[in-house]
Amino acid sequence: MDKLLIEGAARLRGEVAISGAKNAALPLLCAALLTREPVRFTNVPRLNDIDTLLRLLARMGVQCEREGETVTLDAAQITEPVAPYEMVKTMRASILVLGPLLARCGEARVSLPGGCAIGARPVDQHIRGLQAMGAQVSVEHGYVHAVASRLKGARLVTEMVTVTGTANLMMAATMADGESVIENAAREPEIVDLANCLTAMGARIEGAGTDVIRVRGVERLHGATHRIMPDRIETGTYLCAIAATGGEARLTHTSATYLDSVVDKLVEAGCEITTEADAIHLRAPRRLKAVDVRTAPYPAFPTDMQAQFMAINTVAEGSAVIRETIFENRFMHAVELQRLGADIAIDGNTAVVRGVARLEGATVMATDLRASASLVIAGLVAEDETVIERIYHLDRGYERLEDKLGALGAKVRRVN
Ligand SMILES: CC(=O)N[C@H]1[C@@H](OP(=O)(O)OP(=O)(O)OC[C@H]2O[C@@H](n3ccc(=O)[nH]c3=O)[C@H](O)[C@@H]2O)O[C@H](CO)[C@@H](O)[C@@H]1O
Ligand SMILES: C=C(OP(=O)(O)O)C(=O)O
Repeated sequence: MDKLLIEGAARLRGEVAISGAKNAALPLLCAALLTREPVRFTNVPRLNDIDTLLRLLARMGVQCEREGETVTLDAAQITEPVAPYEMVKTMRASILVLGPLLARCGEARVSLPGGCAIGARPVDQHIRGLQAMGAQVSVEHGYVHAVASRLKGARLVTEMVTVTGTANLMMAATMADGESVIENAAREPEIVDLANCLTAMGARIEGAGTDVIRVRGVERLHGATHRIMPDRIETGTYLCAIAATGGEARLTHTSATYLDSVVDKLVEAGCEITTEADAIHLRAPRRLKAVDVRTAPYPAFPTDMQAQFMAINTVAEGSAVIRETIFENRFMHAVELQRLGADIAIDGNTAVVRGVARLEGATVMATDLRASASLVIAGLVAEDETVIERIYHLDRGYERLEDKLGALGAKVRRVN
């Protein structure tokens, strides 16, 4: 199994390009199931999660062609509207095929994603929404089995803000009979990206980016070309890495537009940030100031940046309180950060981080995607060598991490 070796204490400097967003690309690729015509995506990141989803789509009969950062999907024929457990268990985003398959084929069998390291990942709101649209849904042997000859437009009110739920229901509603109104909809930029692509495919959607999305069903959707938005979480992760090392660098092919809450926190921590239309420049102070963080749905502070901020707080001046409100078990990085010398006390969904003067390299274990990112940041700051095990988590969500960090002057090596 691959490991990452990080020689710490180098200030990051230079320029690095940000990739397309994993959390936008995954629902977008599923949207190609909605039409018989080819859909072309550009700026698709090279990530294990994308490969997993392409394998899943290919298994259903979708023709997938990849050339560099462009992926063309042709779902003219869907031979088997099934997502098996072996594939879904490695990636909860597979549940995003449920809405499109049901809308297009009138039937879908998709394995339940089950729990994962960061907490339970229930899909009851997806199921309730599809039932409200007239689908017969049963859960048997760990699979969601949904049937509907044609979905009917309906009022869909989710009990909490769910990003994947909003994406699934929005896709299902595009070809329903009549209008659907999704209330308490997720406002995440990735939902807006999905709505833009669906609109280019002929869907009639209003309100994406607000908490009420209206979808008027059409008979059929057609092909389109869509450029995937930049990855705001990869952007935020590199900003944290540069900040923690007291560095100065520029991130290109990205934008601060969707990162207000993260940029505000980095400024509060003492960083100077300047933004251009498609680039962000950060200059860090010698030592960051501790900053409190509370995760919540967009536009508040993202749960996917919580671990990285815990890492930067470990070496900041002062104490920070970190509250995680989305997932019940998303503090697993804390014990690994403690192995590097961090001072962190956890009580339920709250972590208190007291900044220490220095971290020391050690062997640590990555437990989930963003936890891994926090260990990389801490490893870059720590004295001597840090070894990060189980980095397959990182490969799910960070394209060419060692190369990109290397371009910023970090000494990072992958070994098996
Ligand atoms: C609102 C939010 O910040 N969502 C995050 C969540 O999206 P993801 O789409 O995975 O999760 P959801 O947004 O659907 O879930 C948000 C919350 O609602 C609960 N829930 C969801 C659906 C459902 O049917 N029943 C139910 O109880 C979940 O357990 C969770 O506590 O994880 C992603 C990966 O880390 C992040 O990119 C998203 O920012
Ligand atoms: C946990 C994440 O991904 P997923 O929802 O695909 O598990 C993430 O993007 O931080």
